[in-house]
Amino acid sequence: MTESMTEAMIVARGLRKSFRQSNGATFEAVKGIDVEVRRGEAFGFLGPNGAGKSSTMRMVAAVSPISGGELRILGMDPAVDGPAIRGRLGVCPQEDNLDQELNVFDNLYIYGRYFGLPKQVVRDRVGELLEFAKLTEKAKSRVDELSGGMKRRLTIARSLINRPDLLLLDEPTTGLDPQARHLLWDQLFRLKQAGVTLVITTHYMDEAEQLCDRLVVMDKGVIVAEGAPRELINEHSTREVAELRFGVGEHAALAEKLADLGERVEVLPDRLLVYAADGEEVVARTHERGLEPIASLVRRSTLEDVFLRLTGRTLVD
Ligand SMILES: Nc1ncnc2c1ncn2[C@@H]1O[C@H](COP(=O)(O)OP(=O)(O)OP(=O)(O)O)[C@@H](O)[C@H]1O
Repeated sequence: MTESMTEAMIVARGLRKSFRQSNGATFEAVKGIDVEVRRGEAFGFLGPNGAGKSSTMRMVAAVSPISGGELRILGMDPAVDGPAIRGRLGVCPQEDNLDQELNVFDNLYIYGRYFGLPKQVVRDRVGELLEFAKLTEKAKSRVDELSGGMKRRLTIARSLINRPDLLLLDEPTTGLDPQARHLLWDQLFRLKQAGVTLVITTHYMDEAEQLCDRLVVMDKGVIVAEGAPRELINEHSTREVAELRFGVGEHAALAEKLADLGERVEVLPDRLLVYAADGEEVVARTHERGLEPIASLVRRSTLEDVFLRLTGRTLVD
């Protein structure tokens, strides 16, 4: 085993996951990925539905056996040390699995007692975690009285009861409104500052850009890009993008007429994306050519553009 395999929080080499389908065929959801997550970083798995993010996360949580390759979590082998790994991780699953019948305080308290912690220690931690999750006022509320954002914050608080060094979050903000997402991001930032290593799956590129120090972009079970969000954008895209909306069905033909205005042009069903250093200039020159878009918008490149470049598809279809 190399030194990095013991020091890193997670090391995967050629990691695979396959499932036996009902027709007897084997489906490979994760097709041999290499990943290394370092202590203290926020690491992202970005990709559309079905990319293999959750399958990877379940292997990393030591709840789903690997089908091939190598995996070390906190320096341990999940096939041998599953219980020890699970005891040191925090896991926030995609679906909230809080106990609806219990109040907020008891959801945390009972979970803490599962870890075998003494009553007073658990009580103190629950108090701290309620404060941290901004739920102190809701301690006596039943879970089914909470908003979606509050439930997510409670789920994260619960995953911290054993003071994990490594926290796994599977699509933490899916289904939340913008305000609830920002509150949750704030919670995750504070954890990061406290030194907790975060591993996050998401199909929201803004979330990946905001939260992740480094990420892999996954598609159909493979990694198509890896790096810091800004590095990936600089490497695979231009500084700006001009989005031009014309009439339905006109985009493919117009792409040819505008091809020389940028480094490249992408045709989407409802708009053209012209990649260039100066998006305003693209818009101005489009007008000079007598072409009048119904709407135009200039923005900075994002991870969505990286994904489109690498796969020819958008992240959220
Ligand atoms: N238990 C299973 N049995 C059979 N196929 C599965 C199983 N779990 C996942 N898959 C398939 O593996 C592929 C990857 O799924 P996975 O949930 O890992 O993707 P994902 O990137 O997390 O997507 P999502 O955002 O929808 O969770 C999908 O095509 C899915 O249908």
